[in-house]
Amino acid sequence: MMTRDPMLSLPVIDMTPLFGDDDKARQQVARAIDTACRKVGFFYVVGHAIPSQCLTDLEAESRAFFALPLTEKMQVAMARGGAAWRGYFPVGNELTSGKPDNKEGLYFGSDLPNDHPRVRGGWPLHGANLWPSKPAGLRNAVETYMTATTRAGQALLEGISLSLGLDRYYFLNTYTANPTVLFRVFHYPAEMPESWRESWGAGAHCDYGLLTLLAQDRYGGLEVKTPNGWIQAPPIEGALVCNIGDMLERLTGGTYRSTLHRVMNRSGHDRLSFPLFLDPDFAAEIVPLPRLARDHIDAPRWDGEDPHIFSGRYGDYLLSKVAKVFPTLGADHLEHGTTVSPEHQNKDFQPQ
Ligand SMILES: O=C(O)CCC(=O)C(=O)O
Ligand SMILES: [Fe+2]
Repeated sequence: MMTRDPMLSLPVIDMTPLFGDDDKARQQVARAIDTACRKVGFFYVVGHAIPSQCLTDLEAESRAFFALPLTEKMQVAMARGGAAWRGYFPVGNELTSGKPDNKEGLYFGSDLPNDHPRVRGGWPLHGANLWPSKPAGLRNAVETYMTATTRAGQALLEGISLSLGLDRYYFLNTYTANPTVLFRVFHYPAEMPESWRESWGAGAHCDYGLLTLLAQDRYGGLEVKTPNGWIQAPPIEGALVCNIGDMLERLTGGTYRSTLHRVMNRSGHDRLSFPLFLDPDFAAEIVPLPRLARDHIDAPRWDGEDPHIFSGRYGDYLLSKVAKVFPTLGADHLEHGTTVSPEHQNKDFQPQ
């Protein structure tokens, strides 16, 4: 049952002070983040310093891409991106909990040249983005948006460090000096054949990493599971939706929640969304914060997994997840390359 009680809406946090030098204001933001992360693990942010033109351009270029005939979109099909995991997937190709999602999309990430040591070393999910030749402006729009949003995400992680009583640069110094950045552009069709009517645009899931920053167009459809039931996370002009991923839940012993969410586009319009995942370095070992480490094991969660008993590097966790989202690509590209060699581990890692 969807809960429509307006009292149960997500908080809106103005993160402007995270870019300034007023310590008191910064601590206030940190407290607001703390409350939101403990209660639901979802909140909106404004004051993120991403110019609105950035998003207007990204939306226009993305709409132009998805309006192309399928054969043109398939020029950058994910199969051509190999293990770098970049490019286009058509409606129904992405699975959540084994079921096809009613959406198509483009996958991007940190754009690494072929001579980058991790690319040369054959690391999965590392490599160059696949850029479609049309529309010509998509590349610039994606790159500009990714840069601005990663910066907003790093500022938010400073707020999250403070909210946990840690040094402001804790995450930067441990997990995100060289973050795993995944960026997706999703297109949820307006019309669907009868057989798709009951399908989710994105089935219920939790995100994998530290922090997700999501821009969405004006049509809505994102739903979040709160302790009081499912609520909608409708678009708010100029605001991003932020949520906590499994690794931040694990680091904080469950104090901060990685929360189930899902998408159903009931608007009658096709819908665009733009999630950016700001995640730990692929090679970073995820070590729970001692002060918050949990001393018990919960009942299995919705997917039968417990991120708290995962041990290893973030890349291993991510690969175990993406192999389920795209089983065919997973079988083709990931069967050998799922571990991170010791010489690439994050040497500077210092848990507190
Ligand atoms: O499209 C949306 O609104 C949410 C997408 C999402 O949850 C995800 O990509 O993890
Ligand atoms: Fe998600």
